[in-house]
Amino acid sequence: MLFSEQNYRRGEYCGSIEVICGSMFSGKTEELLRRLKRAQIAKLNVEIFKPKTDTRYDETAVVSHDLNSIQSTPVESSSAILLLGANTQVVGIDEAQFFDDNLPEVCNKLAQKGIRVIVAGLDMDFQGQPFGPVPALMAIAELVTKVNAVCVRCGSPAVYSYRTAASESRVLLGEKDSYEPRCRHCFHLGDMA
Ligand SMILES: Nc1ncnc2c1ncn2[C@@H]1O[C@H](COP(=O)(O)OP(=O)(O)O)[C@@H](O)[C@H]1O
Ligand SMILES: Cc1cn([C@H]2C[C@H](O)[C@@H](COP(=O)(O)O)O2)c(=O)[nH]c1=O
Ligand SMILES: [Zn+2]
Repeated sequence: MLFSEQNYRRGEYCGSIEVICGSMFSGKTEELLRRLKRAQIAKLNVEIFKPKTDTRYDETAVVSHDLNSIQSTPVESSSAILLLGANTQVVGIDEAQFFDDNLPEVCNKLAQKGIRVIVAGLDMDFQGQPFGPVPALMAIAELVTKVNAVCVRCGSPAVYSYRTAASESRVLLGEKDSYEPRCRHCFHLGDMA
């Protein structure tokens, strides 16, 4: 997709925000890695961030469910992303749903400086509610890509992350042990699916 490559205008890099959203297992991290690795092949200066709390597969690397990975810097808050190197041209951010509400403003500042910002995150939590700063990021992005998983109950496209674990707290790290990607129908059937 041409638009998702670095944006040129009158010979200069133009900043932009791209959001990759969807349910768990929908391929958000794979798509983020694909775009970031293409930028690295193009010899652009790329920096990648994730929330410090996301220790699911690795303390520092961004890792997909298929175990593809890329090194990243874990940060405690979105403002730390602004402390990046002066020559950075592309910024990748994974697990955006776990960041604070200032993340959209941070991404706007980076894009205004000419940086291509690519953000991946869950658009909905396990209750089907908008999750953290992701909906606000979708509103200000140049490009939003919503990817679907496959519903584990019926094979339809899945947009929900159904929680099978007993916890009611919004944040619960996990994978197939605690969540199933489900379509609208199977999500609302709950335990009856
Ligand atoms: N039910 C499913 N639907 C789609 N992909 C699945 C499913 N279960 C496992 N996968 C695997 O998960 C991969 C996507 O992983 P990843 O990019 O880490 O997703 P996300 O970041 O959206 O959670 C797929 O390429 C596929 O191999
Ligand atoms: C739906 C939902 C998910 N989480 C957690 C579970 C995982 O650790 C991440 C999502 O990872 P992925 O790369 O999208 O597979 O988020 C959560 O804490 N709360 C939720 O409601
Ligand atoms: Zn289904």
